[in-house]
Amino acid sequence: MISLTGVSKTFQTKSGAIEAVRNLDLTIEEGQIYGIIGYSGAGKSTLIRLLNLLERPTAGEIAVDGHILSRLSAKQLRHARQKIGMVFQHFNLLWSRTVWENISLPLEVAGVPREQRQERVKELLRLVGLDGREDHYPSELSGGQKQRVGIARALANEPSVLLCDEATSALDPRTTDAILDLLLAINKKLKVTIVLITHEMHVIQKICDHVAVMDQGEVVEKGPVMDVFRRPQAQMTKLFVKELAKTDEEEESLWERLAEKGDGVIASLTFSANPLEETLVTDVIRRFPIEISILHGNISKLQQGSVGKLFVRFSGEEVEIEATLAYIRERGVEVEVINHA
Ligand SMILES: Nc1ncnc2c1ncn2[C@@H]1O[C@H](COP(=O)(O)OP(=O)(O)OP(=O)(O)O)[C@@H](O)[C@H]1O
Repeated sequence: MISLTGVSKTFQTKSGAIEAVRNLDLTIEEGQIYGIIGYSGAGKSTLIRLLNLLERPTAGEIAVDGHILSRLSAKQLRHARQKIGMVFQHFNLLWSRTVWENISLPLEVAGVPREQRQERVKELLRLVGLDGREDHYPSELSGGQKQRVGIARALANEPSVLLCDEATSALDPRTTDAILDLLLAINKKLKVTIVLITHEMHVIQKICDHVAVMDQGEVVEKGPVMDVFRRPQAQMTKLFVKELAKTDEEEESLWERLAEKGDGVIASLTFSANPLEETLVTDVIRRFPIEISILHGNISKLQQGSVGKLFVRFSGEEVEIEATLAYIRERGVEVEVINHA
């Protein structure tokens, strides 16, 4: 649905050139919910603006739904953009127009006849859960409702791609979850491909099936969310994963104190919640003459399953511990030795 090949974007400023996006290759398949995560300044906004050519790439090619955007004429580009909806962090609604008028606007621009417009707006209001609010002005709506209007407007022309630019960053956690659920439902129902940018791992965890991690204009890691969570490779990805699994301080200091006492090897085991891995601890105890103490554990629920993490202490002969760790790795569980006590 979307492919970027060798895409770069450099801004010329008074203080020199800024490479906001560097030599980026990315493929997003039809129907995916693809999250792009990075801290402020990583280049996410520039990337999402490149996807509808609000920014022109300095180098490389961007294809959306079979069209190489930079090769389109102005008229063709206008048409292609109607099939790429965009949702904004601060909603970008017209404050002097009602909910109905805001949603209807892109249909008017596209020249949809009045009767069809009426039908479509009604459908969209139902889809985003705003039935009965059509005559309200944006200032009379909550943040979540405003974003529902933003989403309905973005979907008006039945786009094949929906770009979400930090769509939940201005919302409280409960409203964030409601809007993420809505995006998930829209993806399932309309089969629209969703690309979202965010700085919150929670957003990736809750609805994305694929993720790309950006750092200083580059994608440092990408792939299915499950894989990236289980085996984060880049330092930046490890930071994001850690942030998500963060326990409250009291809990953390408890397991750290437990870890300080006693001997043996302390390791973290990262596994997916499947029946094969459920019996791991029992199997290990049966096979090897060692002791296992569980110091701490957490589980992250993802869109396509769950990833669990156990912090354990292995006590016993070093050679037996080595054999145990090898056995656990063979079972497909990620093992990271934290310290030899
Ligand atoms: N129009 C512009 N002119 C000059 N520099 C720009 C422009 N747009 C972005 N940049 C620079 O490009 C880099 C990447 O910015 P971008 O906004 O894409 O990052 P981001 O990851 O979206 O961060 P944020 O979440 O803070 O917006 C930054 O150093 C920024 O200052």
